[in-house]
Amino acid sequence: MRDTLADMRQRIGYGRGIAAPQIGVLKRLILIDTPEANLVLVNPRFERWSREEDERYESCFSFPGIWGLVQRPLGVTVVAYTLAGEEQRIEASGSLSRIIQHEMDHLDGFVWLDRNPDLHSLCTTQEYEKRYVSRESH
Ligand SMILES: CSCC[C@H](NC=O)C(=O)O
Repeated sequence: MRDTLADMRQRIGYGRGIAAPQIGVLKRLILIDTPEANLVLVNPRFERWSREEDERYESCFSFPGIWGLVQRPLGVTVVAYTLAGEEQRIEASGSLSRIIQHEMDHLDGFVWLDRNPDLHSLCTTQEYEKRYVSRESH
């Protein structure tokens, strides 16, 4: 998963999280690697979703090149195990929360397109960069 994330960064320029099913491993395992967080989540489950939601652009390197606005809870609390088998509780908001939710979807066979994105917002990477380069997105 680390290798694939690193490869994606080289090939498409981003990659902050990956779920095991994305590389054909059917385990409930997530790796998140951002400047703010470096997490391995084993058997994660949601403990809380905030009522407040926001809408942000997402894409996925399982089918790169498409972007769209997806509405999700702003904050989540997740309980998971570390690789060493210790329980960890992560309270996340903002972009970390969104990455966690995006990756948790992969564990259940969902991708962001299943989350009812705003159809008018769907665009290619080129269009996205042209239109929204100034917006914080990923
Ligand atoms: C908004 S979450 C985006 C997650 C994506 N990872 C997998 O496809 C990535 O950009 O790393």
